[in-house]
Amino acid sequence: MKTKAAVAWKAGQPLTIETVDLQGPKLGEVLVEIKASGICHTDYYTLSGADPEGIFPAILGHEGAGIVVDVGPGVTTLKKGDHVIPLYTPECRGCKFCLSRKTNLCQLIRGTQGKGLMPDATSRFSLNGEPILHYMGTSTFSNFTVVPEIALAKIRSDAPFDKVCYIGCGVTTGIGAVIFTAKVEAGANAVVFGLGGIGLNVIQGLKMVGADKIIGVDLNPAREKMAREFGMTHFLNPKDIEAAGGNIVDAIVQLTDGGADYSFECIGNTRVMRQALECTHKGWGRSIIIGVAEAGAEISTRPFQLVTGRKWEGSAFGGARGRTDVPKIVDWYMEGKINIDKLITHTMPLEDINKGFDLMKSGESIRGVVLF
Ligand SMILES: NC(=O)c1ccc[n+]([C@@H]2O[C@H](COP(=O)([O-])OP(=O)(O)OC[C@H]3O[C@@H](n4cnc5c(N)ncnc54)[C@H](O)[C@@H]3O)[C@@H](O)[C@H]2O)c1
Ligand SMILES: N[C@@H](CCC(=O)N[C@@H](CSCO)C(=O)NCC(=O)O)C(=O)O
Ligand SMILES: [Zn+2]
Ligand SMILES: [Zn+2]
Repeated sequence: MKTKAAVAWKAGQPLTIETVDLQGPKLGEVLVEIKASGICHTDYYTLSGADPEGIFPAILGHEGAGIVVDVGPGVTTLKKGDHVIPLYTPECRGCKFCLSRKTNLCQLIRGTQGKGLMPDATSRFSLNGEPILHYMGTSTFSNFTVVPEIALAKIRSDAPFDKVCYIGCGVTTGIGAVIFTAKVEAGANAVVFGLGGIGLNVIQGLKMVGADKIIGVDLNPAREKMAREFGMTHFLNPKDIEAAGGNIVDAIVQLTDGGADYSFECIGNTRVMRQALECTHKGWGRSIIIGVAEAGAEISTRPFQLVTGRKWEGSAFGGARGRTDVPKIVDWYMEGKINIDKLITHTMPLEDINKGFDLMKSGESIRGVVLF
């Protein structure tokens, strides 16, 4: 079949809208009509050329929602008409990682996924006979896409695609980092570095679990208003603190009587990652890295920071097991327990997707969503 898709031909170049060829689903695969897809900072990171796994030409996008239109042989858990969210972190429930119960990082198809290929090591997308690569196993910047069955969460059919697509990455990553990875307890003090599409969801997760001080840090003063609406209790702008001769770590340590219980880095900046670790409390502080840093970047701190009880950790897709947890998060949205609508500041047709990237880069949008 043919499908309309935004193709990333080369790093650093705008996407172009093409009518590409899409082969039907093979063994264990599902054809999905994508109805909406958010634009995440990670799509930009890969497009920029900073991703060591970034390969081109590819169809980016990993924050979608849509409807099953066909299933390949061997598919047993999904049928035509089911509403689904594609998962860049699948859940096979049979690999060593899934069975460990210690991680959400299912590895059954990670090798081929990282090479832009389906599990049989081929691509379903092509143009003029030349293959175009998949991205994160999802390629949601295509109106139709083929996804492995284990990488699809079945969701309720009354959930609006244009909102719940965001659960495919940002919402789950932010809220999940609080409840699944850090398991923050009521009354804890926490700091969130970066109040964008991920950080604001960390804030809403912290509010949900009853955190005490919820400190937000961002260079963009325009982020304060929205963050307060989502539960932030204190806002710190490093520019203002430095202009007054101070530093952000000391400011947080003072505000929290010795350091935060938890911190979350939602930027992808290794200098900030160090600050996020060092502003946590001696003896028990835990710092969770969510931001994705460019190829070759390294983190550093004095080992003494760890010897004295701070823990440096990371979180991918919020530690969520997609097929199990994503349908529950959709329920939370439908029951009014979490707010997604306010964070989706812009929507656009696929033809305007490059404008969506520009809005994110300039800090104007929190989440832009492409509507098909
Ligand atoms: N680990 C995961 O599973 C996962 C999932 C999704 C996104 N991410 C990563 O999370 C990061 C954030 O994604 P996003 O979509 O929220 O991005 P975003 O662009 O919406 O938000 C980033 C925010 O950080 C702020 N910022 C930038 N530099 C700063 C600095 N030095 N100090 C303070 N604030 C600063 C910006 O003003 C912006 O508000 C990215 O690196 C993305 O790739 C990781
Ligand atoms: N290819 C990148 C990895 C980027 C990365 O860490 N991705 C996150 C999801 S970001 C979603 O917006 C993730 O899930 N990581 C776990 C994994 O990729 O297996 C690089 O190599 O830097
Ligand atoms: Zn993402
Ligand atoms: Zn698995």
